[in-house]
Amino acid sequence: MLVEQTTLPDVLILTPRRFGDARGWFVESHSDQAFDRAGIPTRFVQDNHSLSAQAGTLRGLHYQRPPMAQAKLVRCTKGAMRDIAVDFRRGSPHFGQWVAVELSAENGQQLLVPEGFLHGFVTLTDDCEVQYKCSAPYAPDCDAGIRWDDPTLAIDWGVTDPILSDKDRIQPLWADTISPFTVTP
Ligand SMILES: Cc1cn([C@H]2C[C@H](O)[C@@H](COP(=O)(O)OP(=O)(O)O[C@H]3O[C@@H](C)C(=O)[C@@H](O)[C@H]3O)O2)c(=O)[nH]c1=O
Repeated sequence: MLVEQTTLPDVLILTPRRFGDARGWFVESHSDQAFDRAGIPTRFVQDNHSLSAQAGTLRGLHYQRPPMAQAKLVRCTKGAMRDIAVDFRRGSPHFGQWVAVELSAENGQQLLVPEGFLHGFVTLTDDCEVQYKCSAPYAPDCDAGIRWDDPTLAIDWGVTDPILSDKDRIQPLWADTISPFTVTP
């Protein structure tokens, strides 16, 4: 598994090895052993899978509050999408900074989004399927978000008028939210 840093420490791009042959390819899409070898302690308890019918569909920015905070291992298994992680940890030198990575079925890359980060993505193709592993179970009471077009964050999504859920249209602003996550710098 290739492990690459992003501009945000702890947000990693992981590329498991694909074994190609005349039939196509094989990949271990996730392996605890590979995580151990890479020194990544995160473990997962839930797998999610979403289909977005139209290109320009945006889901985010989402997080779960402690004690149900989630790390996520995100990949695109059909089409392509732009995946976004935002450092939401008060005290972090990167607080409020974001990183964007294009994940596609073709490139096979995965984004490791740690606890304490906001997560969202916008689809770049129709019928885009995204699968991700979560380190804690879904907990609706802890489900929370920040507006995708928040002016403080000023994320470059590459779209101006995305398709959104009703929930994501009215998420609170960054400036009006106190992060429940802290780190010692
Ligand atoms: C996330 C989630 C949703 N659901 C239900 C709740 C709701 O009725 C329906 C759709 O939920 P949402 O609108 O929140 O789905 P969606 O907007 O796709 O939410 C996801 O967005 C991406 C960016 C993430 O990072 C995920 O953690 C998750 O928040 O599915 C579950 O049952 N389990 C889950 O783990």
